[in-house]
Amino acid sequence: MGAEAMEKEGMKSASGSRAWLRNGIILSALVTLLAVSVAGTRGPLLLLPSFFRSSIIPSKESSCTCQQVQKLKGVVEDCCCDYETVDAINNELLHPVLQQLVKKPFFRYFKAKLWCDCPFWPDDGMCHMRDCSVCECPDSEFPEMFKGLPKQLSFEDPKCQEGKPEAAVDRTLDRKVFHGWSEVDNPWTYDDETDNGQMTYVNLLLNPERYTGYTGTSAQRIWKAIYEENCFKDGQNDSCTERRVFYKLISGLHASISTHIAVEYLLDEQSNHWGPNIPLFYERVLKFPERVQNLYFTYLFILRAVTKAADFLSQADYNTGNDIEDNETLSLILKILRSKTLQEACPMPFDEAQMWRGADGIQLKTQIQQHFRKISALMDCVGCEKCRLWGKLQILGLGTALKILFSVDVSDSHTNPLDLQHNEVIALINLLSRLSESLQYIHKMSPLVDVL
Ligand SMILES: Cc1cc2nc3c(=O)[nH]c(=O)nc-3n(C[C@H](O)[C@H](O)[C@H](O)COP(=O)(O)OP(=O)(O)OC[C@H]3O[C@@H](n4cnc5c(N)ncnc54)[C@H](O)[C@@H]3O)c2cc1C
Repeated sequence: MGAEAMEKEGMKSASGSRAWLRNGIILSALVTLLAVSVAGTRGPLLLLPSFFRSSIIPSKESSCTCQQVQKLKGVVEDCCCDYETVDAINNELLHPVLQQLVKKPFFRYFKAKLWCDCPFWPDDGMCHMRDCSVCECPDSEFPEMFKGLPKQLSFEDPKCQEGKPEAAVDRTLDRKVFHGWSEVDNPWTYDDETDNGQMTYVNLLLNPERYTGYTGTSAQRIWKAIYEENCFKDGQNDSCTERRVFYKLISGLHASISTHIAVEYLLDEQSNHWGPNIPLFYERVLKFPERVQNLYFTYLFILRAVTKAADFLSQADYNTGNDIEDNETLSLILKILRSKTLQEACPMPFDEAQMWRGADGIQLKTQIQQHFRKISALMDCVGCEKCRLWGKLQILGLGTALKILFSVDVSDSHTNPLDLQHNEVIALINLLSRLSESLQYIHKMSPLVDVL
């Protein structure tokens, strides 16, 4: 799909959004009335948080016939922790700590090759702006300490923006020192990113993961390639644990991406009004309990990787030249890794020892590794710059977790020590933070769907 077609798609969705908005305003008044009238009997729970005051909410007249969102109970399938415990540790510890952590200098810069260089369908119309993606900024824009590091790309030139402006990555950087981390290859990821001349550092805080208008055939083609060619057809119901786990990781990540799109949605293009789009959230995530379950699963899987890498992460070098911030970074990391509450409530979020035990274990692992590498390469085909950035980051985060859990024996630190790249640690922690925020949104939004 070309940029023009994508533009039309975007407009279509924005005018659909306006219809939702009209319905939403009427319903918002009703919901507020309902909330106020029942608050006396059911307590303040139904008083809507300010978060919802500016949102699209589903209406009875609309096509979204939302049903009660099921509350998940029991142990998260294929994991070792129950839903209630996950919610408790996320709300009380992980979400607040991760929110602070990802704002720290060490975690907010991610290195990526951002132009579209798809190895599978090079003629995809969405990737035609490759040349534009490598416009260089004047040297004077960057501090001396950056010299010798990957060249920075310009972001002001409008011809360098793919599709809609909200899809383009803001490349503004502030001071940061990068140094001294190893470049050990990850067998789970497609690594064509060794040529530093093609890489750029991006400040993630300036480029939040949210609605970008990227939709239609280009986006569908990627998800289709991921599920149909590289996941396993029985997915959720596969009797083979390894294949099921792999499917759930992808589906959980997809549910998280959809959550962030729905929660930060462009409600009105003309007035540049952003807010939650609850019907979209319901249609893409809440309506499918298995997607929500997979989100919990992926969260626990990543959490297990983080806790398993505790020795490495607690001794890693978080130095960016800002002592106060860097000390806080380490304290926040230790707050997670040394949390007694976490260790007692959920000592083993996922048990990796259950994997690859069958007679065909080694073969299966090679096969799944190849599929994951292909998914990782598919990120170069994502035809929207910001989506590509977050797609690459989160797939690298997942690949890092796979490496920690399945490619390194952390108990044998002499012959096979865990060694992570700077970028892998950033991706891992940012991914956990994205998933943790998605779980929070499930909680904030589900009651609102129930009320209607
Ligand atoms: C890597 C990547 C990153 C992206 N990032 C962004 C972004 O930051 N902002 C943005 O606006 N858009 C982003 N997109 C586009 C976005 O994900 C959707 O593709 C787009 O919004 C169109 O949505 P859709 O309704 O067609 O369903 P899609 O989300 O495209 O889903 C396609 C199909 O997959 C199946 N499916 C959906 N969710 C799940 C699940 N959780 N588990 C299993 N199967 C599922 C369904 O059958 C669905 O029809 C990204 C796309 C990709 C591939």
